[in-house]
Amino acid sequence: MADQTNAQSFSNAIWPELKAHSDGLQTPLKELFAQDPNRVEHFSMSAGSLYLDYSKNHLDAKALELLATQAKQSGLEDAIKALIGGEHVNNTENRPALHTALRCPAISPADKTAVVAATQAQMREFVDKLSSGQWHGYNGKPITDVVNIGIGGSDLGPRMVVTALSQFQQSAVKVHFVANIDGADLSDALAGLHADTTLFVVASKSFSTLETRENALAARAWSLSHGCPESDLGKHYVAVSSNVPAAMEFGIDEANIFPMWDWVGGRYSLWSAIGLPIAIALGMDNFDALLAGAANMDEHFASAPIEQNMPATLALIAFWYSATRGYQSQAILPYAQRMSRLPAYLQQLDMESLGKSVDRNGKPLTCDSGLVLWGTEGTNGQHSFHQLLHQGTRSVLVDFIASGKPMSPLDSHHSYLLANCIGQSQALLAGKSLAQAKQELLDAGKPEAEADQIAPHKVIPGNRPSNTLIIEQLDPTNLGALIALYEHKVYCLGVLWGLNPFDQWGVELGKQLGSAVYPALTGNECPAEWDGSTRNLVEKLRLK
Ligand SMILES: O=P(O)(O)OC[C@H]1O[C@H](O)[C@H](O)[C@@H](O)[C@@H]1O
Repeated sequence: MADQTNAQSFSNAIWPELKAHSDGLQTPLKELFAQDPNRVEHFSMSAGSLYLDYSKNHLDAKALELLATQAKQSGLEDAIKALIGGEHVNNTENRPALHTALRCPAISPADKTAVVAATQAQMREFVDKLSSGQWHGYNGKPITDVVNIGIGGSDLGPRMVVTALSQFQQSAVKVHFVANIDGADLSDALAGLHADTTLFVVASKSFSTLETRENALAARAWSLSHGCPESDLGKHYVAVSSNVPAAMEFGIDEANIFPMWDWVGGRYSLWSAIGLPIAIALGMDNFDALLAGAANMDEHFASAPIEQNMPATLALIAFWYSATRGYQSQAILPYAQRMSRLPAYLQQLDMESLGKSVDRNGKPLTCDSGLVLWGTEGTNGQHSFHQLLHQGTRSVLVDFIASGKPMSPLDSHHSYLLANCIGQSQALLAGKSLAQAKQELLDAGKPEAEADQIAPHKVIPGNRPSNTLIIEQLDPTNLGALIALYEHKVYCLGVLWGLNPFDQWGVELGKQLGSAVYPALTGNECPAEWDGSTRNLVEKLRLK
C-alpha cells in the first residue's frame, strides 16, 4: 500500500482502539518520564544476558496492552509454536523454516536435529584437521588461508560473525570472504595467497548462484594455473550446499560437501554448515557457544508470554511506529567497532524477509511492510548521518546496541564509546528548544540579533524514540542470542503484517534480466523491444 495517507488497516478487532490510542498518545517522552519515576522498570526487560531498555518510546501501559492484544489476535502465539514445531510456515514454498533446529535440539523435531548433529560432527572433524595442520594441500604443506566464496546468506552472516568475534580467533588459519561478481573482489582476496596453502569453501545453498559459480570457476582456474594438479583439487575445495549433485558436478569430492537443507533459509543459515568459516576462524567450541546463545533466545521466544517476550516486544514497537505513525526507516547503531557488519547482515535478514506487498494468501497488503533498515557502527555515524536523526523532518526508529565490557585494553575509550551511545539516545529524547538554543548563543557572547538569527538552526526537536540493547560483552554466546533476537523479531513482524517472511522472489527478475543483458553487452544486438534507456546503457558499456 505505502500511499501518502498512511491509512493502514488491519482486520483485528482491537486495531481501531490501538490506532485511536496511538493518535491520542501525544504526551512528549520527557513528560512520560516525569509522570512515572519508575518508567524504566516498566519499559525494560531481560532475556538471558541481553537487556532491552525501550522506555524512550511513545508508549504507555495501555499501548503495551493493546499491542499484546493485537499480537494475540494476529495469531502470534500459535505462529511461534508453528515455527518451532516445523510446520510449513513458509507457505509459498511449502516448507518449514527450522533454523531453530540448527541450535536448539531441546525444542526441535528429532529428525532434523539428528542430521544437524551429524553435520556438526563432520564440521568438527574438518575444522580440527585444518587448525592442527593435518589437512594438507597438493604439495604436502598445511593450509594457511581459507577463502569463503558465497553471497547473500552464504556470506553476510559468517562474515559478520567472524568480524565481530575476531578476538576469539583460535586458529592460525586466516579466513577471507569473496562475494561480488566484480572480479576485483576475488583478485584482491587472492593477492598474496599461495595456491598450495589456500583452501576454498564454495558456499551456496542452491549451488546455482551466478556470482558464486563464476568466482568458484575463476578460483579453480587460479589453483590450476598456480601449480595445483587437477587430481589434487579435492585438497583445496570443499562445498556447503543443499544441492549435493551440483557441487559434485563442479568437481568437489562428495566427502568434502557439507550438507544443508531446504528447511534452512539462506538468510537464516549461519548456524548451519554455512557457518564453516566461523568454525574455522574461531574453533568449533566457539561456534557451539554461538549456537548455545541462539538456543537460549529460542527457548525464551518459545516460552515467554508476549508481554515479556523480547523479540515480540521489539517487533511490536516497530509495528507501532510503522502502522500507527507511518515510520519508514529503522537505524541499527551498534556501539562496538567489531559489529560494523551487523547492519549489512540485518539488511538481508529484515528487508529480504519483510519487503513484501502481498499477504500470505497473495492479497495486496493493507498496511506498510518492511522498514528501510540501515546503519553503521557508533561513533562513526555521529560524524555523518546523525544530523538527519536529530534535525531531519523524518523520524527514524533507532536501535542502539552497546556492550558492557570493553573489547580492547583501552578502558577510557570504552567509557567514551558508551557515553556517546547514551548521549545520543538522550539527545534524541530531550532535544533542544529555541530558548535553550538562543541562551547558548548569548552565553557564547553572540549579540542578541545574531542569536535570534542562528537559534532556529540549532533547535533539535527531540521527542524521538529509540531502543537500547545491552549485551554484557561481545562474545559468541551473547552474539548468538542477539542474532536470534533479530531473527525472531522479523518473524513476529511477518505475522503482525500477515506476510510470509521466508520467500524472496522479488530478487529474481533483476537477475533474469541481467542474464539477458549479458549476451548483448558482450557482442549480440539488443532486442528491439527493450526500452531506449536499457539499449543506450548497453551500447555505452559494451566492452570495446
Ligand atoms: O546460497 P545461495 O543459494 O548461493 O544463495 C545466495 C543468495 O542468493 C539469492 O539471491 C537470495 O536472494 C539470497 O537469499 C541468498 O542468500
